[in-house]
Parts: sequence; structure tokens; C-alpha cells
Amino acid sequence: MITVDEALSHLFSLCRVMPGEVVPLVRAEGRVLSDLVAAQRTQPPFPASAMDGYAVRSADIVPGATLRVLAEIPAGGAWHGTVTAGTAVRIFTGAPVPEGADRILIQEDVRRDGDTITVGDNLDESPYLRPAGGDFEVGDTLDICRISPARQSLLAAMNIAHVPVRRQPRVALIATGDELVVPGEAPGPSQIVSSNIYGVASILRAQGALPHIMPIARDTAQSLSATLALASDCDLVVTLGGASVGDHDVVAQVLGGEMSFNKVRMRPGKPLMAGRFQKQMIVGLPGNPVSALVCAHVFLRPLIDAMLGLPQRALPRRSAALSHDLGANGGREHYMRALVSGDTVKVFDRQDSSLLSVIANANALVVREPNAPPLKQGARVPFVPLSDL
Ligand SMILES: Nc1nc2c(c(=O)[nH]1)N[C@H]1C(S)=C(S)[C@@H](COP(=O)(O)OP(=O)(O)OC[C@H]3O[C@@H](n4cnc5c(N)ncnc54)[C@H](O)[C@@H]3O)O[C@H]1N2
Ligand code: MOO
Repeated sequence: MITVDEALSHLFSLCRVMPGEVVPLVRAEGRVLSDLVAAQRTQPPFPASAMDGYAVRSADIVPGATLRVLAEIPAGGAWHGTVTAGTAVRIFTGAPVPEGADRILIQEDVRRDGDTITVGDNLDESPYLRPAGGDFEVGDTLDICRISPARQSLLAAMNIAHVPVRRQPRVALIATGDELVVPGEAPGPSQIVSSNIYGVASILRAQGALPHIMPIARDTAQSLSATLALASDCDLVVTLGGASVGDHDVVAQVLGGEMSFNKVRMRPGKPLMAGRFQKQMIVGLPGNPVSALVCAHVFLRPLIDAMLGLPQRALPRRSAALSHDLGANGGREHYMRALVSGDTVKVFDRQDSSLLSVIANANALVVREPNAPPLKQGARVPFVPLSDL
């Protein structure tokens, strides 16, 4: 058995970075840049007013002073004169600040009477002037990253209408097992509803992949091979179940010999396997629903990031204080379903890898090293967040 870190390194070396494509800016959210992108313009392109008020010379601003208003500049407008001693220009937020002015006096601080303003006596001292290039300069770059909503707006402001991104990996998901039916179907007396695949698909989608749920493969080599053939145009195949040592664990039987590894010293998730089969990358997840979901977080999320050209690294960890004592760990790294609130974490009592109702209420996986000793309430433990906390 290999460690979780070793398994991740294998996954990174098995995968290939996706080719690039260009998408319209409106389609770029959540995608990953394939190249750094350079701003096509400077923002603001001119010194701009940050408030509605009057462009003035700060030397003129003393309580009670009167200034003559020369012109008016709305956002999008321009005035090519100069603000000289004793004058002001009416200006609005976002408009270019005229020559000579070094301060915007907000309109709340003046009294206007025809073409004259009188400076009030309780002044807001901020200059309210945004210098040209205060946000970014032409040629400034956005490095390779996932495009968040804010970055999408930044790209727009940089005047990037078409964005170079990595193609989204198409991931075929194949549930295996004679006991499975699809949700909505009437299960036979010894059948259950296939469940883990839907959560795994969501995890992949959130990471930027395009999951495709394939027909259920039955526990025969022929059925699995036929379903694998349907997935031949996918960038990654993920099987669920049939990975362990049983007589009917068909994934292990068909693919096992070809895999780079087929057991990881972790709990849940021991029967995880991965390799290349007929040139295609395959990851075999264990069938137990919680094992599949935990492995999707711990392995598939970093794998998808690596395929998208992002840094090869494990999920980031945080830490919190235990709200109770916790027993010693066994020989496998344990990813325990837990609930973090504020700076404390409660590890759920029931950790069986079949319990979807438990992981459904978890927002974190507390990570216990192999053979870790018992811990007292208040001890800090590392955890992997499963959702925004
Ligand atoms: N003698 C041993 N038995 C088992 C071992 C072992 O080392 N020696 N490992 C155990 C561990 S750990 C796990 S995890 C499971 C994983 O086995 P498989 O990957 O072969 O999964 P299956 O046997 O196909 O299924 C396990 C369990 O999960 C249910 N399942 C499967 N697919 C789905 C699905 N799509 N949706 C919902 N539930 C699913 C299946 O019915 C089984 O109950 O093996 C242990 N055994
Ligand atoms: O390793 Mo299994 O995934 O514990 O149930």
C-alpha cells in the first residue's frame, strides 16, 4: 500500500495537461487560463473623479472661499481647459479630472449659487482623485489561475473579449455492480440505488471538469469493456466500485494488472487504483458511497486542477480545536467526517464508509495520521474543508 501523497504524485504523473482553446469572456467564469493575459489598456485611462462634486486646486480650499464654476464634466465627457486659481469645474464620478485640479470637493461640502460655489467649513479632506493606472497599467498581466467572478470582471476591464483557457476535461463516470439501479427505477429485492456517482459528478463539475454519467456496467468483464469503449473519447475515466478483492470486483480484475497502483493506506478509500489503460487515464474509486466521495475530494479535485494546468498540490488544509476527546487512529490515514463551526470541530461518532446521511451533514474531513495517539478536547487537528465554511 502506498501513502496518500504517493498516490497523488502517481496521479499527477499519469495525467496530461489539457490543450488550450479560446472562449468568449461571458463563457470564461470558472475556467482556467492557459496563458497569462496582458491588459490591453490602462485603468483608469485618465485621472478620474471618485465622487460627484467640483474639481478644484487644493490651495484654494479654505472655509468660506468662493470659486467660479467654469464647466461641467459628466462621466464619459471631457473638458480641455485648465482649473486656475479661484475656479472650479463641476464633475461627476468617473469623469476625467481637468488640468490644474488636484482635488475633488464633494458637493455636500459646498453651497452653489448660479456660477459660484462657496466652500463649507466642515470639509471632507480626502482628495477623491483616482490616478491614471491606479488599478492596472497596459501590459500588466493576470497569471494562470481559475477565473473567479472578480477576475472575469478584471479581464473585461482589461478589454479581453476572448480568453485563452484550458479545455475542460471530459470525465466518464462508470458505476459498476449487478446490485445497482438508477434513481427512479424500481430496485429488485437485493438491489440498491446507485448514488455515489451523482455526488462525484458534482464534485468534478465544481472543479471545472465535464462529467458524463455512463450506463451502469454489470459485474462482467464484457459489460465493463463495452462501457469503457463508450467512453473512449473522454480525457479521464472514473469507475466506481468493483475495486476490491471480491470474486465480483470486475474493475480490479479487468484493469488491475494495468494500474500504477491499486491500494492506498487511507480510510476510507483503500481500494483506490489508477493507471493508463489503452492510452486512457483511469481512476478506480471504491464503491462504498462515502469512500467514493472522500476519494473524489482528496484525489480527483487535485487531479482535475493538474489537468487544467494549475499547480500540482493536495487540497489545502486548515485546523480547528476538537470539541471532544478523540480516540487513537489505526494504521491508515483517516479522513473523518466532521462539522466545523467557528474554530471548533466535532468529529462524527459514526464513520462507516457506507453512511451517506453522515457525510451529508459534514463540512470537513479531519485528517488523522496513521497510528496517531488519542487527543484531548481542545487539541488542534488538521482538516480539509468540503464546502465554504
Ligand atoms: N475481504 C475484503 N473485503 C473488502 C476489502 C478488503 O480489503 N478485503 N475492502 C473493503 C473496502 S475498504 C471497501 S471501500 C470496499 C470497496 O469495494 P469495491 O470498490 O469493490 O466496491 P463494491 O464491492 O462494488 O461496493 C462496495 C459497497 O458499495 C456499494 N456500492 C457500489 N457502487 C455503488 C453505487 N454506485 N452507489 C451506491 N452504492 C454503491 C455496494 O453495494 C457495496 O455495498 O470493499 C470492502 N471489502
Ligand atoms: O477503504 Mo473502504 O473505502 O474504508 O470503506
